[in-house]
Amino acid sequence: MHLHHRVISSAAGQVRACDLLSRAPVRTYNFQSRKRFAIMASLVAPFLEETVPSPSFVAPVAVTSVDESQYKAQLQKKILKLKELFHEFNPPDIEVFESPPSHYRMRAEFTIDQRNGELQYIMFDNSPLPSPPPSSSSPTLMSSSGPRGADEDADGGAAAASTSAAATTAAATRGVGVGVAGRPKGPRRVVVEHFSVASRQLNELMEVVRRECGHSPELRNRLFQANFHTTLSGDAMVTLLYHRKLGPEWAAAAEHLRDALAATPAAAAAGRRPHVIGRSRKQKLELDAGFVLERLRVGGREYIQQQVEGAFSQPNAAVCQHMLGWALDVTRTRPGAQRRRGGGEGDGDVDRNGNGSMSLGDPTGAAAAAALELGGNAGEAETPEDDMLELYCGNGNFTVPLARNFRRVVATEVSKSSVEAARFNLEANGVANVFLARMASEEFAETMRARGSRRRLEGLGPWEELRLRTIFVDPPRAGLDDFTVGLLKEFDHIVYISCNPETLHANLRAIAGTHGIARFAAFDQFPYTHHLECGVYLVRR
Ligand SMILES: C[S@@+](CC[C@H](N)C(=O)[O-])C[C@H]1O[C@@H](n2cnc3c(N)ncnc32)[C@H](O)[C@@H]1O
Repeated sequence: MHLHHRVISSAAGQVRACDLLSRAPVRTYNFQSRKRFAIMASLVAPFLEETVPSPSFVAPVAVTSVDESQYKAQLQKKILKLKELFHEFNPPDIEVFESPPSHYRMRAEFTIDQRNGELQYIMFDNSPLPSPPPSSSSPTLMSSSGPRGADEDADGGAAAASTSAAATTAAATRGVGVGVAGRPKGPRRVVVEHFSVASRQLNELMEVVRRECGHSPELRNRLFQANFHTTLSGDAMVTLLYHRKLGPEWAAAAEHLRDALAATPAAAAAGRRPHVIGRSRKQKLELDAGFVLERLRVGGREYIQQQVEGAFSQPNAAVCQHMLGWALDVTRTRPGAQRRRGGGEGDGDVDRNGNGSMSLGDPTGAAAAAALELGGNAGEAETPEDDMLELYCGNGNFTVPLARNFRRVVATEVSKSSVEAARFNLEANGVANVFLARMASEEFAETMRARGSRRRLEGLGPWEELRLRTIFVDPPRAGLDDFTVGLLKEFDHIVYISCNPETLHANLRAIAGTHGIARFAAFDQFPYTHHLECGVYLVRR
């Protein structure tokens, strides 16, 4: 693998790499042998967690300012498209979960440009430029952010955001001017001054970093990237990346920066000092910590979640809470699961006031109402009798809340830092019925199907004693490999969370003969883009 290549995803027998600087996908490495791939997937995991924030943030992101009045109409179009794509499976009405129309992204990464003597935040946009509308004189950018990869949706119309260059961003293209007919050869550079899709706290931190780094030669010297990570809890971290070795002088300057960040309104209100992390080649300096603590409200309970710098975490916290509530509901109300009504603790499953799921017209509203009826106030299963297998568990985002619906959960994840965070999160939330293994899902699937053993599965106990009737998967954009799809068919209940409807569709085709869709949800994690997160609950026919 080339030095400038960084791994962005590993799934389905493939390891994909992107160029570190442009972040554009550059190469796919294919593995014929599952064993070789499993080894490779484990080997690349450190790169995955150390150098790449998450598959969904690798793509250039350029939704830099948005027209909120377009939000609902754009989402409607995405939903229609989704319905068309999945029509052949005869799914029930789609339950739609909206995002807040602005300030929804908790994380962002910017290339730093210092060429003009002042510090500028840059994003890159690879999406094709639309032809300018015949009557329009103002330049527009067609933006497409989120987890875009080689399989990017080709339709440039439906859900793309129209980004006004005259608003809070200035845009510059390589080769061609913005809004000029024709296609640029490389990604467009977009200067970001205010980032309205990112959380308010993130915008506050951006301001301070720009100001403080601008004033401090030590902080500015060979700085090439700044990553911001915020939370609903008010905890935050900023990572500064350099093309030079960092020493004690940098740490002292970063302490000053940290004090300034602590004085921003959101951090001060939460009483938290944002963490500052300095990175350069083979070097990582952490002021205090390399993670944030998020607080998520799901099913009437609050969960603490450690999110580690550089490892995967869901980018849209409000929508993430909807995803967790939905998954909690489908696993609680699955046939055979025992539950009591009126437990009085579920106020978080479906958001009734605002960002929730019932405002997009009757079909989606009816489904959401049904979801409410099923899960809104229901308590958890009284005595869960069966077990769940979860693949791609990340930091335990789903594992922690869902564990209460099962006797036992077996969870696997390949990234070392995510597994460590998951262990922390299980303990911090008092969850004791989860067996967690650091393994590539392909390796686990192979071992399970052979009822084999592995050192990393020590403590799991005999396979015969497990009552694994539900499988939960949340793979990267590449979807599931054939072997894992085969494994899915062994389960009575399947919950499949996907950030790529295309690979989800392909995987569902392979199991449509044995399983039917009982619930289908769309979570708008990536507003103003073509991308939609989906949740599908399937039961054996
Ligand atoms: C879309 S994320 C979902 C994580 C988690 N479910 C969540 O909600 O935060 C996909 C996860 O799959 C992991 N992953 C990628 N390739 C993998 C593989 N071959 N085997 C196991 N895990 C893998 C990534 O490290 C990442 O944590």
